Amino acid sequence: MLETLSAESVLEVLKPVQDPELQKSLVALNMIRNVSIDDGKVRFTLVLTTPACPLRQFIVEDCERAIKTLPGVTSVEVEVTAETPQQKSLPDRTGIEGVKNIIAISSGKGGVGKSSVAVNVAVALAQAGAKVGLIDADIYGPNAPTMLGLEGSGVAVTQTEQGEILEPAFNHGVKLVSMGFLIDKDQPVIWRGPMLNGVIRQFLYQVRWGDLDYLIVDMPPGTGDAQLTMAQAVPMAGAVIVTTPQTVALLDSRRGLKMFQQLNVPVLGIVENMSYFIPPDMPDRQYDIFGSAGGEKTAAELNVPLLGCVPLEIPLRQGGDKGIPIVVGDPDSASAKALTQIAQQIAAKVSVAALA
Ligand SMILES: Nc1ncnc2c1ncn2[C@@H]1O[C@H](COP(=O)(O)OP(=O)(O)OP(=O)(O)O)[C@@H](O)[C@H]1O
Repeated sequence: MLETLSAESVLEVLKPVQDPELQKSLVALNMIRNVSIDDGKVRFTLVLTTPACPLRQFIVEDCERAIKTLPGVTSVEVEVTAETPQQKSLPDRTGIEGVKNIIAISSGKGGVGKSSVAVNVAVALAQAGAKVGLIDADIYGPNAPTMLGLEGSGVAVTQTEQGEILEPAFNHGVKLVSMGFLIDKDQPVIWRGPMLNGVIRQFLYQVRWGDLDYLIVDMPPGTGDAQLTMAQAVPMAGAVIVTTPQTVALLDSRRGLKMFQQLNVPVLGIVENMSYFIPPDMPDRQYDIFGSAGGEKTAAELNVPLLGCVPLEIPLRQGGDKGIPIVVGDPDSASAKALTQIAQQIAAKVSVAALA
């Protein structure tokens, strides 16, 4: 059967093309829009479910291949945009107006690189074109301001009819509020439940976030009261657990996973940080300082995906200290590439969960 070239025949031929993550037809998902034909030139808009879609190129190529089977097609032009879906609402937790998905980055213990992952994932999502905010809720070591180059800045406070509204700081495409803006670095702070709860609620509901595709929350490490308070206050689309390959870190991640499961927060997966060391003078070499494949084993045991492995690289630490995240400062490095892929995985999983 020889079909004629029309917007209808283009949509018809695209019907079997699926979104690989959602495993549903792009046409049925309303991801194909504005089909137009000009002579043999076919133009359309592909509306992805996240600007950070890891499979963007595959989907475009699948569409092009299908359309080229129609007679008379001389070229295919695809404009790619994205509309991030809104997370499913949780019955006992109030969402934030304009904020589509809240994602917690957590770790069973301190020092595993949770903040480095949170900051770089946030910046990588912004680089992909998403609107991104970051809450640094790490009461023990709020270092996101330093890592984002915002040390010394603060949050402006505006008095409104609704009370105090905080203006987030902004750099590298990410809006930030941090415990570090509120507490004196040299003063020990003892956080009691109600106090922590108050600050967390302020960070969620009394910040001029505007429209956000993703609000990343850098959680305090561990699974004590502070974490529970945080996890209960936040209506989360999902949580990511950062670990290192050592056994103790993995044991702690198990606790983290259980905590989120008990709170009905879907665990999107595990990130293994400091997976191996790449010496700067021998970039082809890898040293498994903390053992190998720990993250993979834990992910399999806990039945959650391994979102990626980030190597130990000196420029990542230096970038953090300088306020230039590695995904900005050295995007071609192995750690930056891993972090960008992790951000894409997180975004894809969040969209799948929202549309399931
Ligand atoms: N993959 C990596 N390569 C090199 N340095 C890293 C890597 N990951 C983290 N670091 C460095 O390790 C230190 C601790 O990292 P980070 O602050 O991100 O950890 P954390 O888990 O958030 O710690 P805490 O919550 O206890 O403050 C930082 O100096 C950071 O730059």
